[in-house]
Amino acid sequence: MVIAKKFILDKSFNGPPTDDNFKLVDEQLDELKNGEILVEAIWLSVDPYIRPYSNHVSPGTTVMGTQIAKIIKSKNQQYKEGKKVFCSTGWRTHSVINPNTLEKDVMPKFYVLPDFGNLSPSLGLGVLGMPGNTALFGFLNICDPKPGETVVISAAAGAVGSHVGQIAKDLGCNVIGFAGSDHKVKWLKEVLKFDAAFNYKTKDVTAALLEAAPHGVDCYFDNVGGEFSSAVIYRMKSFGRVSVCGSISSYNTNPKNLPKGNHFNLYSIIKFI
Ligand SMILES: NC(=O)C1=CN([C@@H]2O[C@H](COP(=O)(O)OP(=O)(O)OC[C@H]3O[C@@H](n4cnc5c(N)ncnc54)[C@H](OP(=O)(O)O)[C@@H]3O)[C@@H](O)[C@H]2O)C=CC1
Ligand SMILES: CCCCCC(=O)/C=C/[C@H]1[C@H](O)CC(=O)[C@@H]1CCCCCCC(=O)O
Repeated sequence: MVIAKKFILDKSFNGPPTDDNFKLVDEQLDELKNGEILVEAIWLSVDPYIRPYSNHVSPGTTVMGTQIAKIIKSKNQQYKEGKKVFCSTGWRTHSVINPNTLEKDVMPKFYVLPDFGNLSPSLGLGVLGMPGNTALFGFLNICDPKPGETVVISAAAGAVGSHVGQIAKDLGCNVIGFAGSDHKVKWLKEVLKFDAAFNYKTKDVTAALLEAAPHGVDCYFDNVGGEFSSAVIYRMKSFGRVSVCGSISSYNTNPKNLPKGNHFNLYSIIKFI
C-alpha cells in the first residue's frame, strides 16, 4: 500500500501566497488495476500561472502543477518501470495514472520523457518543457526578431525571459533585460551576456530605456504587464512587435480590482501568446 503526500489548497488565495494557503496531507492510493502505472515525483514545477488559475479552484483540491516523475510500478506493457515521465498531477509525491484513458487536451498532460543522457530530467520542466517552448515560439513567431534589432525583456532572469534573452543574443539582437535584484542583473550581464540589464526596483524604466535604447524598441517580450509594460510600450518604434506572454505583476491582485491597462502604441503589433 502506498501513501502519497500531497499539498492541497487549504484556503483560497487573497494577495500573495502564504503558508496558510497550503496543507500537506496523506492520501492512501488504491492497488494498481490493469493499464495503470504508479509514478513517484522527482521534480515539481512551481509556475506563475498556478496563482491566477487557482482563483477558480475549490479549497481541498490538490495544488495544480506539472512534475517529472519515475514509473515505479507498472501494469501497462507500454510503460516500463524506471522510465521518466512528464505529468500534470499537481503537487504530490505519488500518483496512479492510466495513460490510455487520459483526456485528450490541447496541452499535453502526460508523456514519456526522451533520454536526456547526462542532463537533469528537471530540464523537462524548463528549457525542454513548457517555459522553453514558450520562449522559443512566443519570441520567434510573434516578435519576428531581426539581427541588430533592440529587444526588451521583462522578468528577464526568469524561466521564460532568460531563454528569450539567450535566443535574442544568438540572433545578434541588442538585448536589454529588466530584473528585480542587483544579483540577477549581474547574472544577465556577466553570464548571459545581455547588452544591458537594469534593476527595475531601483532604476526608472523610462530613464533606463533612454540610456540603452535611445532610438526606441523593436521587440518587447512582456512577462509582467502593468505600469512597467506601459513604460516600455511607450518607447516602441513604429512597427515594433510586442509578445504578451504574461502579466505576473497583477497575479496577486484581486481580479475585481485590476490595475489600469497598458498604454497601447497603435503603431506596434501586440499579440498574446
Ligand atoms: N503565455 C504562456 O504560454 C506562458 C506565460 N508565462 C508567463 O510568463 C511569465 C514568466 O514566467 P516564468 O519565467 O515561468 O516565471 P518565473 O517564476 O521563472 O519568474 C517570474 C519572475 O517574475 C518577476 N516578478 C514577480 N513579480 C513581479 C512584479 N510584480 N513585477 C515585475 N516582475 C515580477 C520575478 O523576478 P524579479 O525578481 O526579476 O522581479 C519572478 O522571479 C509569467 O507572467 C507567466 O505567467 C509562462 C509560461 C507560459
Ligand atoms: C491570467 C493568467 C495568465 C497566465 C499565463 C501563463 O502563465 C499561462 C501558462 C499556460 C500556457 O498557456 C501553457 C501552459 O502549459 C501553461 C499552464 C497551463 C496549465 C493549466 C492546467 C492546470 C491543471 O493542471 O489543471
